[in-house]
Amino acid sequence: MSDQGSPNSIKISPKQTGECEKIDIVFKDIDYTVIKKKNQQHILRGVSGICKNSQVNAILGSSGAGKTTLLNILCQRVQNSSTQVLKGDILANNIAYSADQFTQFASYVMQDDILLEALTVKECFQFAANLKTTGTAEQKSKKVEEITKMLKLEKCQNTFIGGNFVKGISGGEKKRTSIGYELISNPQCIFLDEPTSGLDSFTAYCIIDLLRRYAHNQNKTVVFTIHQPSSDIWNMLDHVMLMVEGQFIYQGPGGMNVVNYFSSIGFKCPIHSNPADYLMSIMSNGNEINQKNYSLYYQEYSNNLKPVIMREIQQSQQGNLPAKQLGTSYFYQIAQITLRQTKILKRNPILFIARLIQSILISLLMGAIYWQIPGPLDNPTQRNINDKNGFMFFWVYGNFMMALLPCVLTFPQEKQTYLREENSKLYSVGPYFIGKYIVDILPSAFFPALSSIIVYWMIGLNTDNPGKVLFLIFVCAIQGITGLGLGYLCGCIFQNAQVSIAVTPMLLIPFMLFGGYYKNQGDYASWIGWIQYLSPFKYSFSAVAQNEYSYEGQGYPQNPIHQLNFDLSMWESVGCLIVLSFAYTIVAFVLLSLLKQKVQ
Ligand SMILES: Nc1ncnc2c1ncn2[C@@H]1O[C@H](COP(=O)(O)OP(=O)(O)OP(=O)(O)O)[C@@H](O)[C@H]1O
Repeated sequence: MSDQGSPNSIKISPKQTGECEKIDIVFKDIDYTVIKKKNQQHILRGVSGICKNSQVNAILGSSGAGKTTLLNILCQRVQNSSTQVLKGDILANNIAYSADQFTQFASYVMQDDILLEALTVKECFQFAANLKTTGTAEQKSKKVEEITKMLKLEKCQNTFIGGNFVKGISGGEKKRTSIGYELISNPQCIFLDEPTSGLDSFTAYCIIDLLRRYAHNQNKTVVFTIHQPSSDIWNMLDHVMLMVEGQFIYQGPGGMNVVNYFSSIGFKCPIHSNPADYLMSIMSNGNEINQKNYSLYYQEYSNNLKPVIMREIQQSQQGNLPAKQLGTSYFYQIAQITLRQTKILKRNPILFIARLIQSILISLLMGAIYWQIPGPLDNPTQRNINDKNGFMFFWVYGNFMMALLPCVLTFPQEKQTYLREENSKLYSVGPYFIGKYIVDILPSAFFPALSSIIVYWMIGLNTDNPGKVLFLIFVCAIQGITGLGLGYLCGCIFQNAQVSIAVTPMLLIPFMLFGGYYKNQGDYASWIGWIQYLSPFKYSFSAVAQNEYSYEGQGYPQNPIHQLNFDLSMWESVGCLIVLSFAYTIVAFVLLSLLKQKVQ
């Protein structure tokens, strides 16, 4: 396979500060154990090594050897806790670094491509450039152009990323976009977890070639895990670390050096074999003979290679680390996120139209079922009052669910993008949450308001004065926003949309039962009655019912307000609903802040 262009054909603008530090990553005696209920799993067993600047450093090994774990540790994504014990030193230019410091000189590309499907490749890069680089708008756009060109994504730069709902770019283009997203800030080190997995051999080759040129031309440190490299890729690896069951069996220069080393200890690679395939075959733990040889591999490594590596560690690069701080203000971050969320909302007209049709159809259905319920001047019976109560309760419940369900469905997925971007220090949790809330609040309030207008006259609700109509619309809009808040909360609690969508409606059952319709508010047992104060339906039903049943002139002879036994006035109920809405949202915000533990 031929080289893809000359090594000098790619160049990213130098950093504005003019700095061009070389960074060596060194790790010493890394020992990692996971503590399970009954036993412990020793995953990394005192490994030491070096990832050199201006080189492609590859960690290879059989499945379960501990490659990803080591990479995560180097990226400061693994911390000591009650379930895991991590020992050893991780240094960059001989300086210990924290997770926050890591983001100032390095980037991490996860195995899964977590990108927003409704954006184009160019928009993804522009977003990252706006938040992760300094300079004028023109300079940022130039960076986007450079990275697009460097990754050979010009042809698809205006194509959507795509995913479940939208057809988009190919897997290889997605992977290159994920890499570009991190490369745009021109980090000194880049760590990638299996950047070639799931790609055809040519695309995999192009990606490694690109990383190699990034390392060689700009003195960057490139580190990645890789499963089964083709022979072309194998020849591009400058520094190779081979891992078996949490220990190194080889570490040193790549290519023929590895083959020669294994020949010297009795494992000769057949002439026409891909060395990587051969090495994988002698490392695999599915083979009993291999397992018997493990002690020999470890022994030879300790005797022959480890001393060399320890010397290299001692001679590794020294010097200050770049201290690149996130330069954008909170307001700028909010504006960027709001713009992006608006774009995503606009790009999804099907969802908008579906919600519009749903609102209209449900309103018409409700209007038809509860058509012109007799009011106080039409000699209403108790049955009419029961019908109206049924309608009002269902209405506040329906408006709540219409705002909650789309959020519960989409937020767990979106949360992954947030966690990745927050981890890369593109923005912080506050601006993200505010930007998202500003955009999501509009449909959550609009659809309940629209359907309330439709249904109002069909049912013949209170038209004593225009304020009555406006009040119902207002309460239903607030109810929608409250549903959004609880949707965020459930989206934060549950890992994925399936669990979230299955469990959330069940969690709402107590709230419904304590809403004041199924059982009179005055009749709850005191030991359990407190639950009603957490229920949004209690407040919205109370507000809507009191609005409906209070007349300036002659009211209902049966006095439904008295029957329903509300303990708060209509405005007090609205006030409590607003407070509850804020409470759900704030708890969701706190949970999201806590969730920003390192993404593994
Ligand atoms: N937090 C954890 N809890 C329990 N087991 C873990 C944890 N992290 C890693 N392991 C286990 O440690 C071993 C190494 O995992 P790791 O993901 O590092 O392997 P790998 O070499 O990257 O494998 P693959 O190539 O299949 O991804 C596996 O057996 C895995 O199940």
